[in-house]
Amino acid sequence: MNPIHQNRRALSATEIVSQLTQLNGEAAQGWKLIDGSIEKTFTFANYHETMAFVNALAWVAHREDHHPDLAVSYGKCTVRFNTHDVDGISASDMFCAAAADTLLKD
Ligand SMILES: C[C@H](O)[C@H](O)[C@H]1CNC2=NC(N)=NC(=O)C2=N1
Repeated sequence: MNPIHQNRRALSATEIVSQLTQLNGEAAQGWKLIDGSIEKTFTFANYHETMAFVNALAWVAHREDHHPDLAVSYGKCTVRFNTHDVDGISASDMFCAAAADTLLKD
């Protein structure tokens, strides 16, 4: 497991805002803090591509022992991360959000 997932602590609101800004970079539709989770909606051309992403993300989640909530439809997947132990957002959520983005890099 990635060492970032040990000794987790809740990030402050300021830390969350600055880390999301860093994570999103130039992306128009990036990760947002919504109802205590960080969330991003990924869109795809069809069901096959959506499910390929879902399965790749599930693989990463298993490897990292950090699992997103997923809302899946034909061409869309909304991904939400939070950290149960700290009832908030931790570095683990930011790490896995970045890993989700990386799956879609050329
Ligand atoms: C025991 C196990 O490591 C924990 O319950 C993990 C599993 N996956 C998890 N996934 C997410 N998203 N948040 C957690 O706090 C979390 N905790």
